[in-house]
Amino acid sequence: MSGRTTGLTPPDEARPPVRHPDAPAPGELLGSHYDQCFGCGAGQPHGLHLEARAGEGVSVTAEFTVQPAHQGAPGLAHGGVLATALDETLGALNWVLRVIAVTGRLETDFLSPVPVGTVLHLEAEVTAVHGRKIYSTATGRIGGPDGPVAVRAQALFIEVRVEHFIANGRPDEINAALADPDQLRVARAFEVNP
Ligand SMILES: CCCCC/C=C\C/C=C\C/C=C\C/C=C/CCCC(=O)SCCNC(=O)CCNC(=O)[C@H](O)C(C)(C)COP(=O)(O)OP(=O)(O)OC[C@H]1O[C@@H](n2cnc3c(N)ncnc32)[C@H](O)[C@@H]1OP(=O)(O)O
Repeated sequence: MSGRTTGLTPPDEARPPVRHPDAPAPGELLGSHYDQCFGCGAGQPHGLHLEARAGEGVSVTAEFTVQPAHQGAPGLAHGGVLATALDETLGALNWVLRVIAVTGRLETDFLSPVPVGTVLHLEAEVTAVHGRKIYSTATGRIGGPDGPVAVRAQALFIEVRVEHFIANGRPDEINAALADPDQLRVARAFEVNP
């Protein structure tokens, strides 16, 4: 045992999240954080192409349409793809906090099957912050933004610096990202200096 807690419940000392003063306005489209991201990048033909918008407080909404390339069983979305949609929506909360954070833990409930062609209406919010630890929840509804919840998640994201990617990413992609002005603009939005 590493001694690391695996709990998704914030400790008593955790604080409520704070919306960054420069966070995009509620309703504003957040855009992709990386063109090659499987969750939100336009450059991934079979990716989710998930589009997220800032919400009120420290929340976001997003939509994702299940494509034939996302099947697990005939005509149904793969559970891992649905987990990815939840993960990506939770990751979009970074824009509202103006913090770069990666998924440390993601717990998912699959409540009903999601057919191909379905628009999944996602919502995520940060519930608490403790040091570098960001606690959050997400839901995915079908049949409309107020439809029944088909999937939901609880997550723990951990704040990292941009060096996390530079140190760990494959050099080819890291060097291409560092040479891309659009990517540098995204990094600058997080007030980091790659
Ligand atoms: C030039 C290129 C630039 C590119 C980037 C530019 C901009 C990007 C900007 C923003 C991005 C915007 C949106 C992002 C959208 C994302 C979508 C999806 C997100 C993902 O898909 S992202 C990929 C999957 N993700 C990973 O690839 C993480 C792999 N992992 C690690 O890299 C390490 O594991 C790390 C860094 C997580 C921690 O490592 P570490 O050494 O920094 O910190 P440490 O271990 O000390 O943990 C600190 C405290 O968190 C607790 N803690 C940690 N992990 C825990 C766990 N699992 N369960 C329970 N508690 C946990 C500890 O218990 C401790 O707690 P305490 O402080 O209380 O002791």
